[in-house]
Amino acid sequence: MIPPFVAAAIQMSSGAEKSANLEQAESLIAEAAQQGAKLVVLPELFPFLGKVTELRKNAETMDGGTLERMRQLAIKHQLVLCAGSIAIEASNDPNKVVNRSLVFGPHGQTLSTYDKIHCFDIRLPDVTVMESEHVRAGSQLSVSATPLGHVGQAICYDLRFPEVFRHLTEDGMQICVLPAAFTDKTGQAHWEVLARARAIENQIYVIAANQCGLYADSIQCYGNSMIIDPWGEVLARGSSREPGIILAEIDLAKLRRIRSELPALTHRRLA
Ligand SMILES: NC(=O)CCC(=O)C(=O)O
Repeated sequence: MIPPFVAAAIQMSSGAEKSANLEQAESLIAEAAQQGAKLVVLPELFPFLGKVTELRKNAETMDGGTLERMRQLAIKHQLVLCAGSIAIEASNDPNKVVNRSLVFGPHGQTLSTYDKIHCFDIRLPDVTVMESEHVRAGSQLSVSATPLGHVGQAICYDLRFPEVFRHLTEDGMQICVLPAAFTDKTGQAHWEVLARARAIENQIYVIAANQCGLYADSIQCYGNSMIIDPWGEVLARGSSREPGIILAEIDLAKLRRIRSELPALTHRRLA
């Protein structure tokens, strides 16, 4: 039985300067740990958030500095740490990266690895992004048994694809960690309703850690990081523009109670 514990979503305003981003991440992780967090989630592309055309130039390798630094922070603060996502050089392709998220355990062990499977390719009147031209999409989902429960991974745009979350739930997910750099325009319209829907329909906790700054001189992120319970209640919420941490209690007994009182997951019919 896993007792209730505190989780934190870290909201950042990453830009193109890696050292400043890493300092911000490190100090917010320390603050979250000091406030009692045992599970901490960083946002999407937290070490480098710039033009997609520059992702490969700023990409890391699997034995690179940022991942090792995150592993050491998990050990130092005794955390389950979802290290947001990081652009990692794609193997066999000199032009592309994978948008990869790792979860470390309190002994520094790698518990889970996930490459974002849905690339953000959109043409809105004032936001055009073609992530797939520079990012190779992943093809595998991941749920891992951590000391704090079964953690499933998704990244940002994945939030729009309910089937991902349903698969993860079928694989045992209780808590979804969702690093994001959700845009301001789409966030105002869709962020909360999508994240709450995923929590409600799968009866899971969602820890959604978003970026909140302006990047690539043109894309404003929405902030409003959230921790949502399996009933769909927003337990904690970040501001629109300020980096910081939000904290909330994760109680897997509450999850089990909701699933038992309203057993919608067992009532599914495909015909
Ligand atoms: N980085 C992303 O995947 C952004 C997704 C987003 O903003 C959306 O509206 O979806």
